[in-house]
Amino acid sequence: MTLRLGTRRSLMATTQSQMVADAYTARTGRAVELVGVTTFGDVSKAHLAQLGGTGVFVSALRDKLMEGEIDFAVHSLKDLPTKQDPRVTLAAIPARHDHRDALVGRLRFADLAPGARVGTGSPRRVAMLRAMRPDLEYVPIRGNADTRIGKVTSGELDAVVLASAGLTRISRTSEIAQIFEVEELMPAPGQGALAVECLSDRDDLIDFLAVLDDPRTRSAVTAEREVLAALEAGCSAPVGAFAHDDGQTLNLTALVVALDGRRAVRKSTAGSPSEAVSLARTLADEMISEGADRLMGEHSH
Ligand SMILES: NCc1[nH]cc(CCC(=O)O)c1CC(=O)O
Repeated sequence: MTLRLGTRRSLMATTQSQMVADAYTARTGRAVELVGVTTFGDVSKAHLAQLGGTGVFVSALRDKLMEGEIDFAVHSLKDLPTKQDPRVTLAAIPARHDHRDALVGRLRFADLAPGARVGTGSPRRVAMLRAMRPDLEYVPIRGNADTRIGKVTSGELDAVVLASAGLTRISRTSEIAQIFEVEELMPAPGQGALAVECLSDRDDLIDFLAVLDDPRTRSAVTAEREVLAALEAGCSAPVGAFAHDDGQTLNLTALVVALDGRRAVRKSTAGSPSEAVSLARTLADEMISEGADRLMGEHSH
């Protein structure tokens, strides 16, 4: 029996879904077919923040799971709301690809002229980039990666910032001028990782999908997402987090920046990967006591 994998229709989404389908077939011998799903986030021209964040991409695929039209779905993990929907199970988190953000354009970030126009719709990226270069103009943009890159090609913008993993998936790495290290631009929690989801009552399937899981990626992104949840921040908050599990130790760093880029709270911790959730909660509590929640609240609308 062929399994049906639901995916958004963008090139990035279908590419990452096909990667998961191929990995699944290689490991289990079972055939997988992709089922394209059009989500409201893909058709609406409204600014994503006004739609309640990127959760709109996720809920359309979950609807198809509930309707029985697909057996499992692949999402970009960073698009998943931190509050888990009990009807679905995160059956696998495959090994993460590049977690970093990339600058697409002709010049490196430090070489951009004062007043240069940099496109990004993410408050996190704007706040952190503004901290480094308050002299640049940050222009809100949305649309798929292809549309965004097109604004650089056309000269409307001098650069755009996109996730490196996504650019790799759509084979656009040759247009990258610079990849930001975590110390410069803290990635979104879960960036570069994928989430494989199915209905919670599909015990038959959950056990099979588990072959795709990478435990070290799972502990890292669990910690990153728990920081976001404990800060009670949404996907549009200026919050970055990055964790790495080397198999013995989980290192976690999180950063909250005021939207004007002028103040920030950054904290790091380390511990056992099995303690990912409590490590992250403790770190978030410390950040709140240092004023992280006030930084997020300021200038947010
Ligand atoms: N918010 C949209 C989104 N969700 C996941 C990715 C990139 C791929 C990834 O992080 O896995 C992107 C585009 C971007 O931020 O450049």
